[in-house]
Amino acid sequence: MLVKICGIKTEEAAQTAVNAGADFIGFVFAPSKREITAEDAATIAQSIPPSVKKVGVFVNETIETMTEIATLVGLDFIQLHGDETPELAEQLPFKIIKAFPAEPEHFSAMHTYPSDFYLLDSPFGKNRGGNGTVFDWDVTRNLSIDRAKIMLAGGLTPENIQQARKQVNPGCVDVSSGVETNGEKDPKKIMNFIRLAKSTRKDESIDNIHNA
Ligand SMILES: O=C(O)c1ccccc1N[C@@H]1O[C@H](COP(=O)(O)O)[C@@H](O)[C@H]1O
Repeated sequence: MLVKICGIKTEEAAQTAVNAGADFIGFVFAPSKREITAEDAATIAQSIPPSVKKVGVFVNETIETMTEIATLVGLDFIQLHGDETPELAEQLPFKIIKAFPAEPEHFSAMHTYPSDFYLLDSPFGKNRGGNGTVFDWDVTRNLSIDRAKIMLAGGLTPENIQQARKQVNPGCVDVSSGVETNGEKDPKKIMNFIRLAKSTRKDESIDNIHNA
């Protein structure tokens, strides 16, 4: 199971995620309480090993701005979290993660969208993303996209990640709000989330995460 920790704003949080085994680190370059400047992200990015992929999250941004920021920060992936067209995605010289609202009427669009991962986010909440709201995971039951290319997001936490894995079986999970305390990334939650997301032990459960 691949894990993306999103909304990183400090080197400390990035290092906690990297040391705990994160596969992707996400920086938000869109209006959000987690928004970061390209310059600050570039500084943090220098401490991230090449094996951990750096993702820039954008909402309805221009190709020029995305390319400029991606080049400065050294991004590996661009996460399109707005209404970006397939034509726009095709023009970006980066790997793509396209977010879709997790509602069956949006599923057919995935089949013709050029993307390396198809991110399913909750359609609920007041912002375009990072709302910390869960959706009904059962809606993914009839989704006929390769599970390895599904990135599950939306209100994931150390408490619900194992049930989410079981119900959706995605290739990757993505979390932002669920590893925060009082609006800041919480090292213990990051470590627990990654451990539980990657665990293959049947006896590993929320009941023993506090003992780790
Ligand atoms: O994290 C944000 O603030 C954000 C802002 C704008 C677009 C996307 C954002 N984050 C992405 O939102 C989902 C769900 O996050 P959460 O775990 O429910 O808080 C996830 O894909 C983040 O990458």
